[in-house]
Formats: sequence, C-alpha cells, structure tokens
Amino acid sequence: MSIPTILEKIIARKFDEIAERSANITISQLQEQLKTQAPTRHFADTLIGKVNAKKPAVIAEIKKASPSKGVIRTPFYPAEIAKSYELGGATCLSVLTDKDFFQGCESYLQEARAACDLPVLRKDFMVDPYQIVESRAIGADCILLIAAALTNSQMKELEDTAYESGLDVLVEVHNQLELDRALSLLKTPLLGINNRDLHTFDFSLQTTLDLYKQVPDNRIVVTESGILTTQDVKLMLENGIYGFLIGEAFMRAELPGAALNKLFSA
Ligand SMILES: O=P(O)(O)OC[C@@H](O)[C@@H](O)c1c[nH]c2ccccc12
Repeated sequence: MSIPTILEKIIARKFDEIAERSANITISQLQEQLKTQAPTRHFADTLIGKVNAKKPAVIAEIKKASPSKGVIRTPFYPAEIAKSYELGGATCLSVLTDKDFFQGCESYLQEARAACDLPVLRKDFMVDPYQIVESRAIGADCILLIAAALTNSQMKELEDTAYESGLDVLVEVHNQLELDRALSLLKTPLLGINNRDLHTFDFSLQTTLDLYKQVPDNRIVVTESGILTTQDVKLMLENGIYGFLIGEAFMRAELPGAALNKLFSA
C-alpha cells in the first residue's frame, strides 16, 4: 500500500468523526431541528449577480491554520474578522470548520455569521449526507463538494441532500477529469477551480487558466487558493474570471477587510 496523501488522511478521519457525532445526535434529530431553522442567506444568487455584472465577487475565508502552512493567524476572532470582511467589500464568507487539520470549529461559523449579513460557506470535507444536514443545522448557507474526495454517486447524493436541506453548493475541481465529473451536477452553477492540489499541496494559478476554458457558459467560475497580489487578481480579471476564494492573504493582515479592499481597488 502506498503512503496516504493528506486528503486521504483527512477523509479517513472524517468517517470516524461522523460516527462519533451521530452517536451524539442522529441525522433524524438534526432534520427535526431544520424545521425551526431561520432561512438561509442567498449565497449562490449573490455571487452570481456580481459575476454577471462583471464585478469581482470575493468569498473571503476565515481560517486559523492549514496543514500546509500551520497556524496562520493568532489571536483569532471570527466575529471581528467577519465584520472587517463585510466592511471591506466581501460578497460571501467561507469558514473552515474542520478541527483536526485546520483548527476550525462550528462555533467559528456561527460567530462569524451572527456578526454580519453575508452568506456563509461551510468549508469542510463532506463525505456523508449527515454532514450536509448538520451544516444547515449550524447555520451554513452553502456547502463545498470536493470532487477529488468523492465518487460521482457520492457527489450526486450530497448535492441532492444539500438542495433538499435548503443549502447552496460550490463544487471544487483541480483537473480536467474532476471538471468533467463536476459538470454532471446539473443543479449546481458554482464551480470552484482549486489552484492547490489537495493530495500534494502543489500549487499553480495556471490550473485556473487551463481549466476555465472548458467550463460551459452556464457555470460561474471561482478561482480558489494562492491569490496573493494585485497582479494575480488582474490576471484572473483579464481572463474573465470574476469569482475569487481567498484566505491566507487576508488572514495574515491585521485588518483582513482592509487587505481585501486594497487587493481589489488597484
Ligand atoms: O488561503 P488561500 O490560499 O487563499 O486559499 C483559500 C481556499 O481556496 C483554500 O483554503 C481551500 C480551497 N479548497 C479547499 C478545500 C479544503 C480546505 C481548504 C481549501
């Protein structure tokens, strides 16, 4: 057997985590909670509206640490970061909730969302419908499906569960094969192209530039990871890519929203 990649390790851990969680609260108990849940904010529509108007639409990420970079931000106050992002012109938020590899937490998502009016993506590794229902129960507006982590039938099942639960979906790809598979999700307009390979951490903005040309017009492309400079932003805008998912560049700044505003005002 070959050595597991980081993505394989994370996924293996997710299945244990789901077993632990569902021993505590079952999926039907979570579904029961959804009946009294406040409505979601319009994640996809808000993003699509901006992109179609040819304006940069930024999903600003709240992330304390990552397996490739270690701790990125201390101290870490999700509510303050969320307010700063909103002030700085973010379109949506993304909050890491994975504990073991990203030092995230569900309460970070809840604190961030309560502090602003922006729609929020739960950034985690979805492998089972349990997590989708749970995402809605903790207050997320959108979930991420990572093609590299899922089979076609898993993706389809998770997509269905998301829309049944009232959530939007962002599907993430890193290569041509994953893109072809992601395009079989017919209900999902939001397509993230991750410049980072989650197996190896290899990184290149060229990933977005190579793949977006194969994306049909009815999908909205979001370039993800490693956007750091105004040149990076310009390169994407020149190629007609208006959707961005950015974390580290803002998390290292004292005022994340000011950094966002600066990156997009040049
Ligand atoms: O911090 P960055 O390089 O700006 O990247 C943000 C985001 O794209 C990255 O956190 C990410 C993209 N896809 C993921 C999947 C899981 C965990 C994390 C990610």
